[in-house]
Amino acid sequence: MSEAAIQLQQVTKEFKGKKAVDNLSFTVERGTVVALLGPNGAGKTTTISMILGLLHPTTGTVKLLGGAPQDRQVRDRIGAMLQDVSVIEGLTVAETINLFRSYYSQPLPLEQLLQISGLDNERNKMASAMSGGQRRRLGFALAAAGDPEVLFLDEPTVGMDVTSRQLFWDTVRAMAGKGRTIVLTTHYLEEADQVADRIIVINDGKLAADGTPSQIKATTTGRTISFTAGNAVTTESLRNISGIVDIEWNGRRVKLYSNDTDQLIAELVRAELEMKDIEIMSGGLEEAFRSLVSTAKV
Ligand SMILES: Nc1ncnc2c1ncn2[C@@H]1O[C@H](COP(=O)(O)OP(=O)(O)OP(=O)(O)O)[C@@H](O)[C@H]1O
Repeated sequence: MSEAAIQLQQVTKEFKGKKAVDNLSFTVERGTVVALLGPNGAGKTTTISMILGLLHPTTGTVKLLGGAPQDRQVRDRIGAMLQDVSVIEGLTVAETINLFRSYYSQPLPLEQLLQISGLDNERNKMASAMSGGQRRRLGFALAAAGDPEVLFLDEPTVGMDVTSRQLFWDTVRAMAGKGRTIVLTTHYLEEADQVADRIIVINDGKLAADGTPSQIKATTTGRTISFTAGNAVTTESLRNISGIVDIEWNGRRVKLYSNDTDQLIAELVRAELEMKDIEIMSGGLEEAFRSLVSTAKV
């Protein structure tokens, strides 16, 4: 089978005349880990819901494993962990996982699912009595139950502690190593940087950037200038200086995000701002992301 895992062609989704997703097109090849990044309300969940067939596009087409997302044969080959993991009252963790295993033609063994989700010790616990982080891990076990070819993870690590998070990403990478396609959304940019082969940045429902983490970092000149500011320096006074994408304060220390720090430093000096301990940093993913999202808004 050589078809792409996911194909979106000019997909738009409107809610009451407002575009949550606006003419989005991309293709995801099999065996890749793709991170969808974007600020709150960018359209990530709406996009995933359309790929899963839970929402219909207003216009455009979505293909999942070469077929329609609603197709039963396609559904048997996918798994999804959405933001709200609801549990069934009266069932233990193991019973819940077994119920989900029964929905699929070739489920993974229960023991393996308990192990990859780190829930071995909780197997006999009532699912409804679990903590937020444990629920998310159960959500992962349920998503993986059918040994899916494509796995969707919507902000999977929210509420997980550091150890769970590490186990989680190790498992995801191991699944990708076996040719599985993983699509995830996260607000933790460093996670996307470490885990994803490809990052798709969405902003205002539109594609803002698409590439490997290093490409994303390289395609933007996003950099920062930090300094300890004199008392006369305020957000308002900085707003008068051109070339600042974003401003972040930490006490009297200010960090300015810019697409051209050479130009900006000249502007800052020209404005005769009181600055001490000036530092210029080259862009990481966080800076790249801010700069992309900010550019796209203009
Ligand atoms: N069922 C709905 N009815 C009306 N508007 C909706 C609906 N679902 C989403 N929206 C709107 O569509 C836009 C995109 O929302 P979406 O949940 O896809 O964003 P997101 O990128 O997943 O955000 P977050 O990071 O906060 O989860 C938002 O403006 C949201 O308010």
